[in-house]
Amino acid sequence: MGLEPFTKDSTIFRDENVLRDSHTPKTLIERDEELTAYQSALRPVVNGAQPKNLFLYGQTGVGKTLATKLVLERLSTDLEPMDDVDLHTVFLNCKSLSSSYQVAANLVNEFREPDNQIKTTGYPSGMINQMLWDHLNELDASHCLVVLDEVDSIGNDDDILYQVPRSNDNGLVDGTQVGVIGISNDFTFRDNLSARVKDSLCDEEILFSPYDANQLRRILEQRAEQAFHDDVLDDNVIPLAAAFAGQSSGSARQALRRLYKAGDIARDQGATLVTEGHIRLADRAVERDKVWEELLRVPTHSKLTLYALLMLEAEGELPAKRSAIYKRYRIAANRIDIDPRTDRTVHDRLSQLTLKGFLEVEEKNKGPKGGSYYQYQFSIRPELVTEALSEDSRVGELFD
Ligand SMILES: Nc1ncnc2c1ncn2[C@@H]1O[C@H](COP(=O)(O)OP(=O)(O)OP(=O)(O)O)[C@@H](O)[C@H]1O
Repeated sequence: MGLEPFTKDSTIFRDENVLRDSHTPKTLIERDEELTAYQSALRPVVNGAQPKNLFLYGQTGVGKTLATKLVLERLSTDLEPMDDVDLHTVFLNCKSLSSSYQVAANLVNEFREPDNQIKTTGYPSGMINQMLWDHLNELDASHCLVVLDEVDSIGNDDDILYQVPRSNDNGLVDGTQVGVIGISNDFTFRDNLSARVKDSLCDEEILFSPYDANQLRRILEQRAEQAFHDDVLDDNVIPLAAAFAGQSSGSARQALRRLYKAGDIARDQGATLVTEGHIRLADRAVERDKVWEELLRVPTHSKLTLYALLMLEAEGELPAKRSAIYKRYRIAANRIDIDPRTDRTVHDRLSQLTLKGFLEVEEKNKGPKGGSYYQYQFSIRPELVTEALSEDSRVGELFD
């Protein structure tokens, strides 16, 4: 079959870019309470006082990053005419950073010019921390807000989440008032924060709950107005996209993806209208992609836990108890020189993986003597897990 010519499409999309992840809308709708709490935690900055440290949590795609962008932009704008307060913001995504050391080293680089970056391994950790305090002390700003997105990646090694929020109180930074905004979509991480971290990082906690179908509908309607030409969406398209996304995740990102994909499919078919059929097809495609993407994104120790289940699967031993999983997990971790964490960590990883829908858990009774235990197995295709783990630079070595 020959290639079709690329012709300009003008019948479906007015501006498809507004449906992309990279687009930042000017307003966050359906989140008034969260925005009020957010602004209130940062209000002290305007009065020259120390901001509260904030911890934002909630599942993926529920507006945490967007809220942060909009609130910080607004704060910067409102501070512009004020001579006595200058704000410096640092935004670090911690996705691939698995220790306090790595977070500190990457923060140091955020303060340095691109041609003056330090190596992020090899220094004594006290030295890295000192570099960070030096940069904060030398900063020509009265306030510094440090945003740590996807902060759960650092796992139990969370000392930095105590150090930075307390850097003023502990006399490490003087002159610049420091506030930390931690963002996470891992609920077990929040529950397991050490008491002193909880105490210092979480002056205020803001929960972003999943959107329901009605909220998603309003978010989609607002975006569709800019994205699509008038009258190209069948009446039930947005309600259906919102309902599907509401049922599966409550994520605005997933809802927007369904709408975009449906428009895409309609365009590929040369249709002039986006219909219910297109949304149904889009729903299936987006759901498949979502599982894949989330698998790629789980932290290293979750990947090792999944690998342990793959080992058990190969041995014909699934479903399996936690003790059997933990044993394989240790073998896998040691094989690629990663320090195994405790049984407790693997327990948390199993809960998180179950929550995300990768595993299913069944409670078993021990018999007449009572007590019960849990057995785990995959609820997605193991081949998909193998494929995703193979993509990981470290865990992938296990397949060599
Ligand atoms: N209330 C909202 N109004 C408009 N758009 C929204 C809203 N909430 C989320 N979005 C959009 O949904 C997408 C995901 O939002 P965002 O990145 O803020 O989520 P998140 O909670 O930070 O998720 P993650 O933890 O995955 O980073 C973005 O494209 C954002 O523009």
